[in-house]
Amino acid sequence: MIELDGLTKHYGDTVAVDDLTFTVRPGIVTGFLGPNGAGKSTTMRMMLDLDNPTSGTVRIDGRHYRQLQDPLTYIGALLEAKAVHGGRSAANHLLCLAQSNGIPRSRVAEVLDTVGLSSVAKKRVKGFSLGMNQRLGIAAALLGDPQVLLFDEPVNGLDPEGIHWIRNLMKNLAAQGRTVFVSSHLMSEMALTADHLVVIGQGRLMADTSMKDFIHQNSRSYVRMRSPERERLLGVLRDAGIHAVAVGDGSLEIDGVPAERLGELATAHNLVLHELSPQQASLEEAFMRLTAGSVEYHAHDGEPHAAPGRPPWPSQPQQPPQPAQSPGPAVAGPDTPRAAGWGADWREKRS
Ligand SMILES: Nc1ncnc2c1ncn2[C@@H]1O[C@H](COP(=O)(O)OP(=O)(O)OP(=O)(O)O)[C@@H](O)[C@H]1O
Repeated sequence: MIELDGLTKHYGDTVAVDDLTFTVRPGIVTGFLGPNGAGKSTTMRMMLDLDNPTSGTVRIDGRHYRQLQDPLTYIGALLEAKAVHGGRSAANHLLCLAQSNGIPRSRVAEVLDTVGLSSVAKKRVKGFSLGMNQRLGIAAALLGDPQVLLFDEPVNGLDPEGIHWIRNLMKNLAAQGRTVFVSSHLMSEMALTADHLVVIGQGRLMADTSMKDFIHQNSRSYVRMRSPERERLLGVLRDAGIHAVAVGDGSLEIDGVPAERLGELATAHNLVLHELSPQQASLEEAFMRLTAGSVEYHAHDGEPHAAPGRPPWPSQPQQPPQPAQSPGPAVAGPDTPRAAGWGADWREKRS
């Protein structure tokens, strides 16, 4: 796992990361969200010892990055896909990394195959598209078969097939019991991939919670009802002490009452329903609502801000759920056997 304790980074007067304390757990995909300039990349760089914290610590499986022998075999990362020597071939780039980390050269062909770059293994990287560079960066992250993986905007530049592939890859890595920490601005993608979310704004922790709880706590959920007998339905609801709001398209919106109860009530009064549907806001809406007060860079058009009448974002970070509440089928318990992932053979031989 990755443990941050009071992690802080100042660049002159700028507080990029402000006293972050959270733990990224194995067995689930943890999404890392925040508006532009919130401090996500700085946090990830400090996890990899590429930047020194002003104060606080980061530990990978209990140790500081610089205490790890052959660090690529403990933690793999994709931070900046273009940070590759353009004159090298894809295979040579990976070979250099492998040789400096005690990883056998046979892994190079394996990870190139995993990311779908075998056919261009000998091509110079400077001719690669952004999507190919992303895949190469992911290959480098997987090279040492690490238990901890960091991905900063991994779907950047990938086509729909590539996005689908990386989503499944991350879920599979987590299902094998690995720790997967991923940042992305693509909310729809994050909603499909992450089980747990860490949200920061202006360097500070704003939420550390399951995806389900995050959406639930930061958005409105209600039930939509439509009936050809709308006035009678309104009367039945009123008599039951239920407040319904009639909206323009002829439907009713009801907060705080389960759909089951509303359906039973309608049946008891022989009311025909054309719709009875629980509505849940998207991750994007919940994210915009939570971070509205911490967006650093506002565009003139479509400026994100809290909708009128909505509560301001909380000043206290939401509490992480207890481990038992961790979502998703991919949660690995302490006794979960290490899955035979890529490179399992050589790792076994090595140990
Ligand atoms: N090397 C640096 N020198 C000075 N300021 C920096 C440096 N790196 C980051 N910052 C500042 O720290 C803050 C956090 O930046 P960071 O890149 O970590 O945010 P981010 O959440 O990754 O943003 P984005 O989503 O736009 O990538 C910003 O105000 C940024 O300008």
